[in-house]
Amino acid sequence: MTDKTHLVDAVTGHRRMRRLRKADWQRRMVQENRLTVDDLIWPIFVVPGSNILDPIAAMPGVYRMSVDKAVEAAKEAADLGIPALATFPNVEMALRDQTGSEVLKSNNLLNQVTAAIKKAVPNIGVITDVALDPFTSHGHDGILRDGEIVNDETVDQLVRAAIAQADAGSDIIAPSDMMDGRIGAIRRGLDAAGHQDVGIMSYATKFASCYYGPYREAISTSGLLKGDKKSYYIDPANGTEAVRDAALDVEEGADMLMVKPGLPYLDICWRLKDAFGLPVFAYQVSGEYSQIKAAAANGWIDGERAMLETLLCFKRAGCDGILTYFAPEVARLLAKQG
Ligand SMILES: NCC(=O)CCC(=O)O
Repeated sequence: MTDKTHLVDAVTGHRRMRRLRKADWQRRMVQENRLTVDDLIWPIFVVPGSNILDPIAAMPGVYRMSVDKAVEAAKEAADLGIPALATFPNVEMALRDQTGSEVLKSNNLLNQVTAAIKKAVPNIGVITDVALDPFTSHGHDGILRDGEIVNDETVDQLVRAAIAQADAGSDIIAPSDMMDGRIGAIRRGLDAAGHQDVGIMSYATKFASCYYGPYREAISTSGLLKGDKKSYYIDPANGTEAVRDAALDVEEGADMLMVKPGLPYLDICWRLKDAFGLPVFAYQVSGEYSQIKAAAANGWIDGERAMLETLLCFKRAGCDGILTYFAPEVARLLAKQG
């Protein structure tokens, strides 16, 4: 009885899982999920000026780009087959105020870059974030009054911002502010303004996470933010509350749902897909990106493999796509692999 194989066989009978793992050709035959370029949405950062590619220290390989450079990036993304970009502005400090009023301007930085990309590269989708944080002097996503983020007044402002974004050519509005009732209000506002075909990708479950740190550096809000966002983002401890929040967005007319951050919240991706069947996207946020880049730079992890594995795992968790700063890097790699 020294033959271990015999002992194992006696227990498992005819079931041997390793038969399906024995060779590359066999593994490829049974692979359940695949990452393709169609799964990628590339978030980009935009700054005023021209010919600017400003590296973001905490996000190696990611740049703040002027509008002309963002247009070049959009062309590259379209050539690589990336379906859509998500744009985030780093607004001049002098234009930020208590209510984020710059968000309403038809020619603000965000609307400028949308119009420029849609003109030069009409076949790439542009997703625009609706929230006040890049535009407020306090870094909160809503209007701050007497220490409170006031919900309904913020929603009115967001509806007008969404219409201005759609007027500029945005294909998909992505409200990331977590105010109550904003999806329904934005849907009604867009429809009334003749933008029935502009979709809504709701940041349905945005958690009060530490992983947004590098993003706040990228859009220069980290030094401004007073307090935290726990009165409107979801507690990382709460899964059922997240599903209830997403249910409201579905009822109010969201076309697509997003989970943010990504990797620590794969259970939420799965629960939303299972509960609603709508397209679900994960946002692999800045801290997740930086974590992989930093470990790879130290030689502690294989960065390329970590990038591919994390993105594939979003697919396994039920996601239809991923917003990721890795998008151009992974698209180039996938193109090379054929
Ligand atoms: N509203 C967009 C974000 O908050 C992005 C967060 C990140 O990448 O950390």
